[in-house]
Amino acid sequence: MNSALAELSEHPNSYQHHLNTVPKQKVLSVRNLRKSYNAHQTVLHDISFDLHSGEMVGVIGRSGAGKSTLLHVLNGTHSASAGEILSFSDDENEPRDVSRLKGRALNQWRSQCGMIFQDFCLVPRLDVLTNVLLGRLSQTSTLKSLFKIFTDEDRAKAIALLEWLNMLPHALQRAETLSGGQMQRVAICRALIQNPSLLLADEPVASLDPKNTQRIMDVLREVSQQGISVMVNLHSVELVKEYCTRVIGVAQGRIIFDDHPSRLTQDVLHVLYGDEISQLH
Ligand SMILES: Nc1ncnc2c1ncn2[C@@H]1O[C@H](COP(=O)(O)OP(=O)(O)OP(=O)(O)O)[C@@H](O)[C@H]1O
Repeated sequence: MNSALAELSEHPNSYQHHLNTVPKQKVLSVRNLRKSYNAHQTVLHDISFDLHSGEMVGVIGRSGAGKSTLLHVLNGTHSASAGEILSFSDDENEPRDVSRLKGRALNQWRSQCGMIFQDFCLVPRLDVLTNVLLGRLSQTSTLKSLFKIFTDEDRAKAIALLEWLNMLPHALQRAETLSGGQMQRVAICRALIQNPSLLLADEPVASLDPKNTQRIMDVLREVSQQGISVMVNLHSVELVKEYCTRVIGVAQGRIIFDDHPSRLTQDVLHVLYGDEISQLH
């Protein structure tokens, strides 16, 4: 680790000061999280931060820094090697460590933290409405989910979400016939139908044109303004500055910056991106 990176990774949390003036409900507390995929390489080192309701947190850093891994470990699609992910919920008195969950409990956690991806992950041959309803499967009994039986309440909620994102006219259209921006809006509906307290988005606009990028970012901001904590991996510092209330900078698997986007300096960006800084937009 170079000296600038070492210095920043020791004091990344000036954001805590900012939070003291804006009281918000804690949703997640990540403590000393570590992830290794194998014995030779540690991808995330000693990651610690809190997430709060209503925040829109951009995660930035160069390719291979560990951004996707972080989101996958939070969501439970990849297991943590060490550390804690404490979830705070109104239904429970004590925070719950979700980093060691398995089976049904893990599925329940995944439904509490919705996830969307760059490549949307829709079922191409199914219609839009069914794709959204698939988000309910983890909260439905095994038999019902096998036969894709959904309640009227589920359908009403799916329709309301599609309407909100201007996708209702496409409800009966196969997902494979949609544009990228439309697919991403369906993916967001599928994540939101689970009533998540946290929405994780892994490069959700990487494959979209500028107009659709703006639409999706506007939607994510609205979602956060409704009280959901949104954490989004982005390759564009411009978008982070325009949309995010907070930015976490990751370099070589360590958090080296955690603050308001307005405090991102050229020096920090240089440590984050190195030679790639000239390609930033
Ligand atoms: N399933 C895996 N098995 C082994 N190594 C992996 C796996 N997934 C990621 N890695 C490694 O972990 C490191 C971090 O990858 P990750 O995808 O988290 O980075 P990233 O910051 O999201 O990069 P990008 O911006 O290019 O998506 C890389 O060295 C990558 O090769």
